[in-house]
Amino acid sequence: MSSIKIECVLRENCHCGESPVWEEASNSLLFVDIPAKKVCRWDSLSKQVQRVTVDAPVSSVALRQLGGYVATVGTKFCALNWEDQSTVVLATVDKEKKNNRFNDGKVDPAGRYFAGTMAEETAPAVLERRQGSLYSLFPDHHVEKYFDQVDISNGLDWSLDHKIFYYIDSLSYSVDAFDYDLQTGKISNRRSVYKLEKEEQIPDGMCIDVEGKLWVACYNGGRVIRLDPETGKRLQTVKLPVDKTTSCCFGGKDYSEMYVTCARDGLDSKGLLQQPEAGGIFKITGLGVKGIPPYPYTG
Ligand SMILES: O=C(O)[C@H](O)[C@@H](O)[C@H](O)[C@H](O)CO
Ligand SMILES: [Zn+2]
Repeated sequence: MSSIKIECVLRENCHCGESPVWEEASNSLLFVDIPAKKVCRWDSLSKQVQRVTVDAPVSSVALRQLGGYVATVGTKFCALNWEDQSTVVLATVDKEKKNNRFNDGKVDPAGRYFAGTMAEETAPAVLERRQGSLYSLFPDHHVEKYFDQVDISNGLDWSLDHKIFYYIDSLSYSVDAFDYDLQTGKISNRRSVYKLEKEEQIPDGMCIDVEGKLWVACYNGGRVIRLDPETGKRLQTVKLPVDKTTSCCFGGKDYSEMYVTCARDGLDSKGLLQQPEAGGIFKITGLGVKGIPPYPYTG
């Protein structure tokens, strides 16, 4: 029997923690605090955190093969040099949509950086709808747009055989799948593989495990759920001591641990008293299944 253990490893008080990414080379977890405009790197050995502040809300971060990182900052795809804390703009999207920003992003198995946009929220999940789009930044720095009419572009990942792209538009309360062409980066044949139940609340960030099952962080649901995208069934629910769970990734030794980010914003003073670890980084061990390494951006 697995004995699941959940531990807050870092009380970071993120306004909105997001985009956890394991960096094996440094035994570290990268993540962002979107409204705080911060990219953070937590060293799991020394337990120290380094933070880089950028000039706009930063919604995702990813590894870069050349060294350093890439991040989505405002409506820009940027390269981030960790040593001198500088950013270089690689491409800009949604130029005519002044109230938009990027949200979640992740690199595909061929090294393209996928990320979608949304209108800026006036409160969590309160925003002008259908303003977002999904994009990817190719290794040569050109951008392709897949579709628009997105409410809150969120979790994304690819099947283990790279033939399916999984995607969440949060306010659809659905986890969707597309056929994926790894050669061209094209997607087609959108369908829903799971509809969230009411108590699961809002689907947010997502990652895949070595068995091809999906883990979805449920915003306001205080949990991560494990889904079988082939049967459309929920296999497992893991509850956390915070409501606003935003995203998850595997990391640690052999990717056997799960890391979960969450938000403080949107909690009232009573909620903050009841959930003092809100905005922290959680580690879940004993799940009995591993994850896969993140793909680096190859441009
Ligand atoms: O982290 C994100 O994806 C959004 O930027 C957040 O603001 C919330 O998760 C969202 O409000 C819940 O749907
Ligand atoms: Zn998210």
